[in-house]
Amino acid sequence: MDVQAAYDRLVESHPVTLDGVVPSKAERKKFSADDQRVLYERWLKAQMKLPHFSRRLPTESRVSSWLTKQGWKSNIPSAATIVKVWKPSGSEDTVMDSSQIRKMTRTQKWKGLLVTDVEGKGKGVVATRRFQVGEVICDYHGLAITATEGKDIHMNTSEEETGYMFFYKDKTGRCMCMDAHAQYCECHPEMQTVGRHINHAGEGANLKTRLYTVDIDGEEKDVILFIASKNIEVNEELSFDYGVNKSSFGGEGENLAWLS
Ligand SMILES: C[S@@+](CC[C@H](N)C(=O)[O-])C[C@H]1O[C@@H](n2cnc3c(N)ncnc32)[C@H](O)[C@@H]1O
Repeated sequence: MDVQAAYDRLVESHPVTLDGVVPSKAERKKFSADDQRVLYERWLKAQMKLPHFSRRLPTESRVSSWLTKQGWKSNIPSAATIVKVWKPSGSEDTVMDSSQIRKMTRTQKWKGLLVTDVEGKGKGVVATRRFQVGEVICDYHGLAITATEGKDIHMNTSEEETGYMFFYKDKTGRCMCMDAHAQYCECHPEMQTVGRHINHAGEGANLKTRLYTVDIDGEEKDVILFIASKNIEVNEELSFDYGVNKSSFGGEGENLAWLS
């Protein structure tokens, strides 16, 4: 029997569930003695695709505490194995359902990112760990205002500050602006949020943006997340396509020396 057929039979008698325990070695051997280890890894990977840790690499300590909560008695996978085989999973549409991502959006304690000086660009953000394609990186944190208000601020603030305004259309098609021109926002007056320091790149960009509308304390709020569009290595600079070119802003883009 080939591995896939053995795996299909294994999951028929031992379905992959959120709280399920990996089938024991003896059980796996009943389906394939030679490939019992592959069956173990496939089952575990399938379990990891279920909503836990779906879009952010979990830390070993987080997985350990999750494992402890399951109350399993035997044949418990190690946290290290789970972290090793982890891959982003699940629909991108439901990313903001994750309590972990909601929490990081609120606290701004995104890990694995360093704001640092980047030659010729001012500050920028580099990865301090590897990110896999599909992982949520952080949000573009700011105050959602109308595009008209955004343009007003744009006209009346210095050029350095106007670079921190992200224009977008909300889910109803209304033109909006995520305004991050102030170094410190009202909700995090003691820290500079990381997303506003991500620089522009055209084709070489390794991030894409996606808009979510979430219910926060009974109020609908727009959240713009950065999601890795490529695998990202340690020390790699993060970038996304600002969607601007030299003809942007009614020709004013022509003055932006850094736009190639
Ligand atoms: C959202 S901020 C990005 C972070 C900014 N570099 C900083 O020091 O905080 C946008 C501004 O960064 C600079 N910038 C962005 N992408 C750049 C690039 N590829 N090359 C040079 N400067 C860039 C421009 O001054 C732009 O107005």
